[in-house]
Amino acid sequence: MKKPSLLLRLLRYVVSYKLKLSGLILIALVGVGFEVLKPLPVKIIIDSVLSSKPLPPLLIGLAGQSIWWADKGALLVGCLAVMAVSAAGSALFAFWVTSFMAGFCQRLVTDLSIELYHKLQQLSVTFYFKNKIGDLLQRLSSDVFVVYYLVAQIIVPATSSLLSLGAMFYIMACINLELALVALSVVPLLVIALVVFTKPMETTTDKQYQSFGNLSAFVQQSLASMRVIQAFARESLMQKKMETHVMEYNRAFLKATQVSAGYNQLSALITGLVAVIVVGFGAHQGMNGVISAGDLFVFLGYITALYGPVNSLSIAIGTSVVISSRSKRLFDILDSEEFVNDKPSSTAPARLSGNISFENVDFGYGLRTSGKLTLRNINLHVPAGKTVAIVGPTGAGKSSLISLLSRFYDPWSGRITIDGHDLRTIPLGFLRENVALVLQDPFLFPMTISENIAFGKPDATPDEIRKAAQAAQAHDFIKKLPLGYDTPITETGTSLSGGEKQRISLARAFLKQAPILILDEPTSALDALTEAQVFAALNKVASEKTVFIITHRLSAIKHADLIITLQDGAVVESGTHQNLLAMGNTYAEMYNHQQIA
Ligand SMILES: Nc1ncnc2c1ncn2[C@@H]1O[C@H](COP(=O)(O)OP(=O)(O)OP(=O)(O)O)[C@@H](O)[C@H]1O
Repeated sequence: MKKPSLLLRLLRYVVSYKLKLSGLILIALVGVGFEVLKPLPVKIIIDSVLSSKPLPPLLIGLAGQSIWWADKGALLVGCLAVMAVSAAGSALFAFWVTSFMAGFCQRLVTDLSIELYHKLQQLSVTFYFKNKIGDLLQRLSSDVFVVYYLVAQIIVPATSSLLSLGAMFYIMACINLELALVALSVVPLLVIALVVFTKPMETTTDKQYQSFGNLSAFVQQSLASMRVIQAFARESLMQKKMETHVMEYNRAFLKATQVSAGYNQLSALITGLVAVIVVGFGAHQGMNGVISAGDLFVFLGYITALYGPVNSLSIAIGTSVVISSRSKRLFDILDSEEFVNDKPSSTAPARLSGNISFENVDFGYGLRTSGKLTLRNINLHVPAGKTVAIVGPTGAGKSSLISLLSRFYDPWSGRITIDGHDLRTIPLGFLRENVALVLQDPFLFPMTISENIAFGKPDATPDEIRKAAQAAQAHDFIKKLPLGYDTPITETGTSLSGGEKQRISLARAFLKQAPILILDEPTSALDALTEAQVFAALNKVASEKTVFIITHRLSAIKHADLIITLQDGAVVESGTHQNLLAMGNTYAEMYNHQQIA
């Protein structure tokens, strides 16, 4: 996508807050009026109080030949009063603009963050494999401020600068058109500088934010895996990698800063040189009596004041380049289509009982065109209420198979049905409400134990939470914690052992009371006795559910209604424990091997 269209999109986003934006611009413009007014009373004092020049025709036209104007003392007081009012007005409006803008921009940032978070929640697992969490974090916490900059450094300053330049030019042109045109020559020169600098500014800013994203991702990943780093004594290796990332960012930052400072200083130089010419030319006109001392004062005042709006405009242009780069990082998220779609026609059945079929299912990660299949021609029927165990060597495709059931991915071909409904025709939210999942890595949220267990059923009563914990063999160790169920889990759950975390995530799945229960190696971190207790509890819970369980401990699934062995993505055998032992193939080999071990 091209940069200008990115900026336009961002602009459209901000402009949708019509009322607040127009209010803000209006206040800013009134403030500009007071600013432009400032040198005019001094001109009248110089020309008509200290000398005897008649009042400007515009003033006389506005208010007529009032008598008090003839009294120089009264005229002086009038001018001083206007000066005081414009000083107070400009201070008051500047304050109003700042506070109004802060509130409005904060609202924009908040709304955009919420919109991004909403979108991120919809994106599929594939998106999270492709994007680094640290980089996403940086987009969500820092890049969202582009809307703030768009309003505070572009829209408001550019509008007030244009109005202020227009008003000053008009007044200068009324005084002396030639001189006003010389002053205006600054504009084309600034445009030339901008054309020269735009491309380098875009490239260096892009690089700066890319390397900052990489740095954030590296820091996030290494902090999350600090225990592994320390266990392998690889602190110095990681330190070096960190230094490389920091150096890369520093280089990119320096380059971007140099280019942008080059542009800013060239603009300042152009403005400064034009001011010198205008002052020289104006003074010459004054010496020849073409303009009065008061007029020259207004000119000099405006020439100095001209730098402010021109500078604001050039900053606004520079900022627009930065904003384009950063907003691209946001729109990449908002435009991402890496999600498993709900069909508009999908309708929720009254209930799901959990009668599941895989029909000729082929599946692979990545693009279909790559043709690399992870699951091949899977055909499987599991009646409601039955337990199916999936076994097989590591990398065979077991986790991939169950991830299709929650629709983290869709099959490349074939279909999966529940109670005869193709998964793709069931609303995603409804489907996931009916599936309870325990993943290999038992993730806990930084909340209390009780909130973690009730994550899938936030309205659960304390009694329901306790019962689920008891079923998962978690109640006894939870009770022994100082705060029991109210114990907060630290960010990474490091205050609990692997087995304790696993039992809490089991309790979470049990409490959800979904008709389909999927367990991916749910007891891998448990000792033999606790594992046996968990499986006993599981058998009770499983009696009313369709259960898919992946485990390497074959003795634990002897009583499963169906056992399937996966190898290289294909089902190589299926049946009950006794059938498979009798067959004497892969399952029997694995089982006998475990018995000896
Ligand atoms: N997100 C992914 N993107 C690309 N390839 C993947 C992804 N997840 C898994 N794979 C690949 O798919 C294949 C099957 O992986 P899967 O995790 O399903 O196996 P598994 O039988 O569950 O293994 P394990 O017993 O070790 O958990 C592997 O070759 C793996 O590298």
